[in-house]
Amino acid sequence: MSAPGGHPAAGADFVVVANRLPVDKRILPDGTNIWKRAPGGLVTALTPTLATHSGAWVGWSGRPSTPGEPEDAPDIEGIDLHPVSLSADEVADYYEGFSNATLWPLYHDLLVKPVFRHDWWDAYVRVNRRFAEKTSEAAAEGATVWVHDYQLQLVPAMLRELRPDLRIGFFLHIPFPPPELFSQLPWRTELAEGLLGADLLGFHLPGGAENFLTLARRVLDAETSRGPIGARECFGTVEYDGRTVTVGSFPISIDSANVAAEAASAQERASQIRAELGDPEVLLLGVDRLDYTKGIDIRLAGLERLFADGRLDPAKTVMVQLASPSRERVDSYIEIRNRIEQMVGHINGKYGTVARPPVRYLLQPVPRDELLAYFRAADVMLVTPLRDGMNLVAKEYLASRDDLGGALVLSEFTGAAAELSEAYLLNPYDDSNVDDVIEAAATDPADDRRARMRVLHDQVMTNDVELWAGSFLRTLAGDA
Ligand SMILES: O=P(O)(O)OC[C@H]1O[C@H](O[C@H]2O[C@H](CO)[C@@H](O)[C@H](O)[C@H]2O)[C@H](O)[C@@H](O)[C@@H]1O
Ligand SMILES: Nc1ccn([C@@H]2O[C@H](COP(=O)(O)OP(=O)(O)O)[C@@H](O)[C@H]2O)c(=O)n1
Repeated sequence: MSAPGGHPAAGADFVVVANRLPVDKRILPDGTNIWKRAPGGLVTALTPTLATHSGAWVGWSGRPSTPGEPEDAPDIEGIDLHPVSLSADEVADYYEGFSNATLWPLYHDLLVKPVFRHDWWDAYVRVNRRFAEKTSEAAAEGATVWVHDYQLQLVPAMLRELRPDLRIGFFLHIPFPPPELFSQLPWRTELAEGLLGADLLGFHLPGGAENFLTLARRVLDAETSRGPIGARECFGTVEYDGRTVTVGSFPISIDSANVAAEAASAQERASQIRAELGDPEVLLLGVDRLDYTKGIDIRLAGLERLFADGRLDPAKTVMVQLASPSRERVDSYIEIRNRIEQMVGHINGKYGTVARPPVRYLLQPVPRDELLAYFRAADVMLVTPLRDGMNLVAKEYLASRDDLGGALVLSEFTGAAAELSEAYLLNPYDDSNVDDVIEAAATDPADDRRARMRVLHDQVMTNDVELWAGSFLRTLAGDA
């Protein structure tokens, strides 16, 4: 049903648009579908807002659709879900191709060479248009729409064209690169214009926001503010197409109180994990999607050098690496998986015994409560990305440690490092620094480690995901 302006009379007044729905679609052996709420910060952060408004979420189920089969549209906890279908070819060209083999490496410091293909770009445009159309159908007159991430950078302008009545925010979850890198894109103008369809553009760090302002000046010849940007304050502006777009920094976080409570109740399992691992003197932990940005190879190489130099004893040290499979058909992901598995085999072959390999590696999803038990068990959490937009694992680890035990090793090249200066910060590009910092985190006096953890734990408990979502939405509403 349409209102007089042609917009849905009964649409939602708050719509989240993200590549993925906040649920996973599972197909049971008998062929029936079930939807399970996906754990994750975004849905947790936005659930209260979605529930108090008439909230909707537009996204992809995570599986290619079968031709001719309509997408079912489940409703979880009062959120109206609007699935966007992607064919198998669109998954290959829009998701694995343009999103994850072009944009992802380009925005992550060219850690691998981005692939520029016109057929991928065409699929990206087509799928972005589908998301914009679905959102236009879901949103009530004057609704607030929050679009997320690099997969959907054309949606703000496409949506504005369809629905100029909407208030549109966009948040980028990965780094926004310097204009020198962004300008390699054959479609740089279209992407910059796509983003400027929003009323508010949010980045994790002030540096990302400032990169965007420089780009808007250079590529679009737009007039922009020049002053510094601060986290949740001192916003910038771009004048474009007769409108003013606000640009700001909003560092994302986690549902800290919930993580802390769940982790505290996993203490018994944490002790059991240590016993199962042979009660090591030092338990090192890595938890990541298996991605070349995460620096899993960096920490393994550091561990091997520390064993080789006699600075850590392989008989008394265990490293657990929990990796979740990710983007498994993209070449660069196949390569990093092979490299990591070869390194794990090499370290265990050289420094282990049959009964006691020093590295325990899983490539499979781990249930949430088990993950929190590992956080609670670990002496040292290794977060060593070569580049990362934020890194929520670091924050989850800190929230889990209300016992003030453990230590966080954190790459300077994560967004999280900007806020967490008491962590054991390392430069993943400097081998000797990697070794020194991991060793210090493992062997510093307990009082020093505890003092750092007290500051870090408090930081994460105070700056939680509610602060992130609230500050973004207040700024979007013009109430900041
Ligand atoms: O959806 P996938 O392709 O399986 O990838 C998972 C998500 O990865 C990226 O996460 C980013 O967002 C985090 C939260 O802001 C941030 O901490 C992290 O640094 C980023 O890498 C991606 O941006 C998401 O869109 C993906 O869903
Ligand atoms: N094996 C793993 C690895 C990560 N995760 C979760 O996936 C999320 C990763 O977020 P992140 O911000 O650190 O990094 P991205 O994977 O979003 O780039 C965290 O919430 C982790 O707890 C998991 O559940 N199991």
